[in-house]
Amino acid sequence: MKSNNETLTPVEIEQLINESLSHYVTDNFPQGVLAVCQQLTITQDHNKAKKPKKITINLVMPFVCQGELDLLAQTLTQSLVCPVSINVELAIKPVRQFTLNKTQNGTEQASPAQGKIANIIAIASGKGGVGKSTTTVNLAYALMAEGASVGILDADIYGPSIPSMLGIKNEKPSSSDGKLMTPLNAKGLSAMSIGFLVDEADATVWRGPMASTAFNQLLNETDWPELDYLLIDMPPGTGDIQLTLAQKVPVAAAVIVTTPQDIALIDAVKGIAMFDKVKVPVLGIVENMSYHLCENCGHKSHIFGEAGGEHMAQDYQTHLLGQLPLDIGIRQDADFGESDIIENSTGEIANHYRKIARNMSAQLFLQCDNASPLTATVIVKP
Ligand SMILES: Nc1ncnc2c1ncn2[C@@H]1O[C@H](COP(=O)(O)OP(=O)(O)OP(=O)(O)O)[C@@H](O)[C@H]1O
Repeated sequence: MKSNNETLTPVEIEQLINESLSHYVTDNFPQGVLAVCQQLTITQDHNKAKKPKKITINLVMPFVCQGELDLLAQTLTQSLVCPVSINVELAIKPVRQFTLNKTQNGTEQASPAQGKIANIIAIASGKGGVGKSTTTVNLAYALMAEGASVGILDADIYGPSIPSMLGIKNEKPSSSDGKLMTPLNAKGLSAMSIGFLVDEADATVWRGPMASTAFNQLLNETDWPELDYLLIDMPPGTGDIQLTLAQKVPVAAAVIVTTPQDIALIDAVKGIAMFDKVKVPVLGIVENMSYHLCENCGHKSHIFGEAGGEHMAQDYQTHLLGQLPLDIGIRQDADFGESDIIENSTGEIANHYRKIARNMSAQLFLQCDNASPLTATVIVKP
């Protein structure tokens, strides 16, 4: 195949693009892009000399991947010597079908949440304080930056920190019909928290049944908009409360956040076992505070140990979805109710979170969707 657009015909360009998409093999595209793409459209703009001056590739995809395919577009731009852009349109489907809720009089009724939320993902940790809430917030914004519609449900009854991390600590949800609560909007993210409804001090002494009743209310009595993903910030630990929540809520899959420290890893293993018990697939592990880069000399130090998450992922046949640095910016953003991903969606920290969000979304599709991998319907526009 020729590689310079001066000598390539439009048909040859289409051929080259198709080959590149089908041969592009990565962890998230184990059989190439075309194996999972639901629709492909290639549009070529030509100048008067019939040479391409711009090529646009539109793809309909079942998981978030814009950031990864932007890099492929750069490679194509170089090989075709013409600006190539790839636009991803998302068609995210539920990976799991759920039975309907039983009402008090025994009739079955679909909850509002079930109709509107495609996939619920539980973000859990065995040990407290490993950065689960911080990671949940940033992954929610990262999924949004990749084009998905996202909600966040804070079920951490021991310390509902999501309202303050989103900068909406003193706000309260309203209701337009007196029945359903309207979730709060935090820079485009739909948010609901147990912290909006009860005092922090009251919730910490709750036992399983009370926590799960409140939790069900939060999920089902919230007027969620149409969402591709709802991330649930689970309470830390692997006791009865966590087990009940994992069973009560129609969770599609779970992600475990841990630090590389032995003590956190031991508890993270308990988290995997807990989700196994209730038959919720674990998509993988996020290793938080993996390393610290010295701001002065750039030296990388592994404060909490090295490669613990990687070994754990190997031992328990799951994926290491990504590693995040111990970073002052992450801590400051969490404290001030901001996120680097909104302010600077191409910054280094934002890119870490976006990559993990893409891995999580792809693993949900690849591991849990019966339709994986899909065959592409190719429509080529001249
Ligand atoms: N990668 C990171 N770099 C720097 N600070 C971080 C990072 N991740 C989290 N933190 C900070 O660590 C502290 C604990 O984080 P967070 O509240 O998210 O933990 P958690 O696991 O949700 O805790 P718990 O569930 O016990 O309430 C916070 O002060 C947060 O800002």
